[in-house]
Amino acid sequence: MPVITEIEDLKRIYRNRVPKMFFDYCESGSWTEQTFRENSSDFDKLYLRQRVAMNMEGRSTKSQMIGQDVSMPVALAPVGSTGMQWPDGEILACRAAHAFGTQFTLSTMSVCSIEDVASHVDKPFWFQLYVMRDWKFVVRMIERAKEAKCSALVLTLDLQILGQRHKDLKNGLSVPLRPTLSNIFDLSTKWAWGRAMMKTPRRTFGNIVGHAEGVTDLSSLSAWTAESFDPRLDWEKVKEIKKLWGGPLILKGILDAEDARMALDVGADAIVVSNHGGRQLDGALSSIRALPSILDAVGDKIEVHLDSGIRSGQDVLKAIAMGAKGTFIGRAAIYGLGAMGQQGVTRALEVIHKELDVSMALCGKRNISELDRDIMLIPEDFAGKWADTSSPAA
Ligand SMILES: Cc1cc2nc3c(=O)[nH]c(=O)nc-3n(C[C@H](O)[C@H](O)[C@H](O)COP(=O)(O)O)c2cc1C
Ligand SMILES: O=C(O)C(=O)c1ccccc1
Repeated sequence: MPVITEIEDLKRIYRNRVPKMFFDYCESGSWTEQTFRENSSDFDKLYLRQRVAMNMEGRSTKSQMIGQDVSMPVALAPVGSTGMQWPDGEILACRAAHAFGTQFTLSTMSVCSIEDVASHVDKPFWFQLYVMRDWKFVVRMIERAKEAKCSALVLTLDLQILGQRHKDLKNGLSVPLRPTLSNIFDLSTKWAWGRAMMKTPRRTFGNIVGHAEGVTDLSSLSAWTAESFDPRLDWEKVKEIKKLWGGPLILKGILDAEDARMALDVGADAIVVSNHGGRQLDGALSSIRALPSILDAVGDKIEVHLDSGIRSGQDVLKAIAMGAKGTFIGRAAIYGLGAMGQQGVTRALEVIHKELDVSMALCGKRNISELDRDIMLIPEDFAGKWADTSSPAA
C-alpha cells in the first residue's frame, strides 16, 4: 500500500492506472488551459498569516452547507463519467463522502443512474442537473431526483455548449469507449483497468439511456453536447426548474456579480462560484479571483460556495477565509477514485481535512466560523476591474 500524503500522490497513481484518454479527459482544461492553471496558481498568490500562542486545542472543521451538517466545508462536485474511472465509481464516491460526513453530488452525466446510486447508499445525496433540449427529460429527471430523495438540486449553468478540450479530440474520446489506434495500445498496457471494467459492464450514461436520442452512438462529446443540451437556457427556465423542484436549489457556474444578482432574484438558496474547473471559457477569471466581487454583490443575501482549483486544505482555508461558506472538489476526488476506488476518495478527503485542520491551527483559529480575511494577505491587484463597467471584476 503506497504512502499517500498529498493529492498529488493520488494523481500519480491514477495517471498510471487508467487509460490515457480517461486521465486526459479529467485533467484537461479548455483551449490554452490558462483558466485551468490560474484556478490553482491564484490560490498561491494569497498568503496566510501565521500566529502563535493562541491556544489551538479543541479545534473543529465542522460546518454547514445549505443548512446541512458537514464534517468540513468540502463537498464532492458533480463529475460526468465518474463510473468510467472506476466501476460503480459514483456509488463508491458517494459512500466515501457520506462516511466522511460530507456531501456527494451526482452528475446528470453519470454512469450509474440516480436510482442505482439511491439504492446503494443510505443517506440522501445531491443531484446535478443539466438542461437538455428535451424538456420532458428535464421534468422527468427532476421527478426522479425527488423520488430518489435527493436533498438538493445543483443546476449547472455554464455548460450548454462544450469548451473545446484539445486532448479529448486528439484522443478520439467517444462514449462508449471505442478502440481507436492510440487507445488499443494504451489499453493493453493497462490491463488491470480493463479487467476491472469488464467485471462491471455498464451502460454509458445511466440517467440518459432511453431518454435522449443518439446517446449510445457518440461521435464526440462536443458534438453530442451541442445536439442535446439546450442553448436557449435562460433565467425564465431557471425559475421554472426551481418551481418544479421545490427544494433546496444551488446554481453552479456563476462567475460574475451580475449573474450572482440574477441567482439571488430567482430565489436560489446558494451559488457555486465556478468556471467548471477551467473546462469551459478559457481566459475567464479563476474562481478564487472572481469570488470577492460576487461576495460584495450578494454575499450577505445568499450562500456562496466555490469550486475550481482546490487541491489542498490550504486552498479550502483560503476560499473560506475569503468568504465562501463551502467548497467543492472535482478532480482531487477523481484522482483518489481512479487510483484506489472508494478508499482513494476517502484518502483524498482525509488529506484535505488534515491540511485544513493543521493550517487553521497555525493561523491561530479553532473553528471554521472564525475564519475571515484577516488571516490572509491579499495582493492589491487581486481585485481587477472590468473595462466597461464600474463594478469590480474581482
Ligand atoms: C472530468 C470532469 C467532469 C465534470 N463533469 C461535470 C458534470 O457532469 N456536471 C457539472 O456540473 N460539472 C462537471 N464538472 C465540473 C466540476 O463539477 C467542478 O466544477 C470542477 O471539477 C471543479 O474544479 P476542480 O476539478 O479543479 O476541483 C466536471 C469536471 C471534471 C474534471
Ligand atoms: O466534461 C465535463 O466537464 C462535463 O460537464 C460533461 C459534459 C457533457 C457530458 C459529460 C460531461
